[in-house]
Amino acid sequence: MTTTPLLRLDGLTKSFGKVTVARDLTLSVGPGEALGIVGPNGAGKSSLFAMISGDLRPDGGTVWLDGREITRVPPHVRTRAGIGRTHQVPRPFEHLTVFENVLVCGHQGAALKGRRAWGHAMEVLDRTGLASLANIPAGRLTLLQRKRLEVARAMGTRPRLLLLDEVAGGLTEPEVLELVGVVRRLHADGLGIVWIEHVVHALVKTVGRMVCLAGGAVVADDAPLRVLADAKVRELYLGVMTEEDAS
Ligand SMILES: Nc1ncnc2c1ncn2[C@@H]1O[C@H](COP(=O)(O)OP(=O)(O)OP(=O)(O)O)[C@@H](O)[C@H]1O
Repeated sequence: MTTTPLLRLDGLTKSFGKVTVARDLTLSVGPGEALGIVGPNGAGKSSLFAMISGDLRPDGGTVWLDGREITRVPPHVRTRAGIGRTHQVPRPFEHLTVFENVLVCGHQGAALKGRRAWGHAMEVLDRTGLASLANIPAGRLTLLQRKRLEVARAMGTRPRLLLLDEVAGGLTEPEVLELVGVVRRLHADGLGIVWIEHVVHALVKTVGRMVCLAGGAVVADDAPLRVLADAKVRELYLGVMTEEDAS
């Protein structure tokens, strides 16, 4: 029996003038799967998220969620359908509290109201380790706390698919490990996760599968350690010359 993928991208193409960010890109994510995405700067990783979330329209190809085509569905409808995303640069409502930031996402992204909305926001703060900061204005948070809040705001919309865009960037090593703990717990609860990250060891600790993108195309798609050992990936992404190149 085949399972319908949670997310399926079929033959996506997208260019900005001469820059190609998606080149006949086909990729699936299973229900509850955790997929890591690596690739050099400019590979098209964030553009891919924008095409999944609906912020960027592909030139060609299709996007599917749970077997339903959503290529032309607007972003807010995709959010309600179960796609939650974070942004590289967290932009919370600075003057609202941590709790209020998550509450707003539940109202807007999941149509939650009244006590259900409050209860959900508190549960999300618990799951993301922010409960003790619930009444602090977001503008007073540290970088790690802001990154956690970015995850919490995405979780506030009650996603089935969580898109994480470089949430470990700029954190200290112990902070990265704390964040890995948060994401691992969310995944253990059954959430489908796609995580773009340059902090590769955070991905290795969290995901079961890794894709390397370059020039808008999939260069490797395998278990994380196999991808990182792939000669093409090492040359492209890690800047390590292959023995052949070096000779
Ligand atoms: N709206 C846009 N208009 C024009 N060019 C764009 C636009 N968005 C992205 N690009 C270009 O497309 C390329 C891919 O960008 P993208 O942000 O998707 O890459 P990335 O893999 O996420 O890179 P990074 O690891 O640096 O975040 C870059 O050269 C970028 O300048």
